[in-house]
Amino acid sequence: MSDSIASSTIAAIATAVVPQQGSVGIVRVSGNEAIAIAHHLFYAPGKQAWESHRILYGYIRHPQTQQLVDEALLLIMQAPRSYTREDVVEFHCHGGIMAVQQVLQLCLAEGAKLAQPGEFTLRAFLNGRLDLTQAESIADLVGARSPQAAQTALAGIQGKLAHPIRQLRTKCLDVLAEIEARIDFEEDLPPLDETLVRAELAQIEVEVSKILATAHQGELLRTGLKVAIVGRPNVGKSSLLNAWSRSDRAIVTDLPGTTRDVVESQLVVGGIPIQVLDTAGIRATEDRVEKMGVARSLSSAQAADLVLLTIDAAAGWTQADEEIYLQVKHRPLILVTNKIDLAAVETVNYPAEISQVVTTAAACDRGIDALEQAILAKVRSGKVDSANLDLAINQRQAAALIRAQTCLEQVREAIEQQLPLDFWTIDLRGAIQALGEITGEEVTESVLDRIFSQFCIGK
Ligand SMILES: Nc1nc2c(c(=O)[nH]1)N(C=O)[C@@H](CNc1ccc(C(=O)N[C@@H](CCC(=O)O)C(=O)O)cc1)CN2
Ligand SMILES: Nc1nc2c(ncn2[C@@H]2O[C@H](COP(=O)(O)OP(=O)(O)OP(=O)(O)O)[C@@H](O)[C@H]2O)c(=O)[nH]1
Ligand SMILES: [Mg+2]
Repeated sequence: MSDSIASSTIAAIATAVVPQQGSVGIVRVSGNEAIAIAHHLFYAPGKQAWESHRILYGYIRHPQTQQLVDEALLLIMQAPRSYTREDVVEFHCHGGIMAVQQVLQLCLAEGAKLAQPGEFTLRAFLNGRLDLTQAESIADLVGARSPQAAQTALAGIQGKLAHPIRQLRTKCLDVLAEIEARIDFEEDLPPLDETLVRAELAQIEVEVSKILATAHQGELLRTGLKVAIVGRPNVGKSSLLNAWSRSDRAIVTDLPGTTRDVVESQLVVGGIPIQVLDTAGIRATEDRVEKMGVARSLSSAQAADLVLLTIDAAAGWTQADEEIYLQVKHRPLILVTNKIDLAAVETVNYPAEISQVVTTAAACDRGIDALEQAILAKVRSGKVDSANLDLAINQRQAAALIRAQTCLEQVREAIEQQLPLDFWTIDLRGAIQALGEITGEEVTESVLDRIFSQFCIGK
């Protein structure tokens, strides 16, 4: 990926290309040829200055035939004052797909290469405009599914994770220098202050643990939860989805077997993005289509982070409920006793081992708050702390921090066992390496490829 950096100019559509058309679409070009390409394609009538950080008004024309492709705006950002720190131009075209696609084709015909996913941000990273945690936060912001997730991503873009990690790495480097000096020039220096080294390393370990503790929140904010509503037919699963999402997302009838396929809805509960899956009622059936739906219900239950096993309060705990329960009981589970308007709570029997039970009347919009509270209680250990959205590390960062932690523990052991100084420095270097991987100061090309290939094209 990176050997082409200096030489090539890249182009891509920076805005979404989706059926719901935006009113403006942007084609972004970055690299040495960007401004020359703009001169070939863009005609700015009158006396408009082709200066950096200016918007020009005009027309995009086919350079050979002069045929008009769009009426557009052009933004020029000269290196290094641009997102990539290279020359960047943006064609702000009409939305939809035709204008942007034709303009992109013209840029490619002018010699630009189609950008890989994340390649603009990769260049920003390689050119030192942002570090790896900031780049990851940009992808997080684009993919955020709750305001809280967006908030955390913005904090990351501003360096709220990069800063403490870099500080910790610097502290490790300082301690390493102290130790190495004793290895190299033992006789010229006062002896190593072992107590001080231990205290400094212990302090670093505490900080690493603190940051590591934000991983669960990061997981909740980024990935969210997948919640599957399962149960026998007609208990009110689809009604529950509709009441919860305040929509008519799923078809509801009094006929058992109404839902045939998995119906999805996206919600946010306490800052956590939740994907709710309403599934087909589970029962033995000869109907081929319904059978497939039932298979999908069961696999949704297995794939979900949380199962809402829904029963009909008026019917009580039936044999059919028991059979479904046996198939999902190994999953994190909440029992939803629906249609409570038709029965008294005390009359419903269910296995004593089910610890979380919520009563609802989906058809009358009752019990939804209680359901949300029960879900939050289930993930309470990592409930989104809305007062502290500045730091929430991702899995890659957590893995590197755990490596750093292990190395630091080994340094501590080496000191305790009075091993030679060389043994201390080996593991201290390991910790420094792991911290450097988080910010990207020490990172391999394959790690970069993995991170940036997860971006969308044009980012
Ligand atoms: N049209 C448009 N909107 C956009 C972007 C873009 O690239 N184009 N962005 C893209 O993601 C985001 C804004 N982020 C940006 C971040 C830095 C720079 C930039 O030029 N930074 C330079 C120079 C700053 C200056 O002039 O002082 C730098 O930091 O070196 C531009 C956009 C969101 N909106
Ligand atoms: N009284 C009462 N009726 C409800 C309640 N929730 C759902 N119903 C009714 O129960 C019937 C079945 O509701 P659905 O939501 O379609 O049930 P389902 O579990 O999705 O059924 P399948 O898709 O067939 O598995 C409908 O007539 C709903 O109006 C409730 O809380 N109280
Ligand atoms: Mg249904």
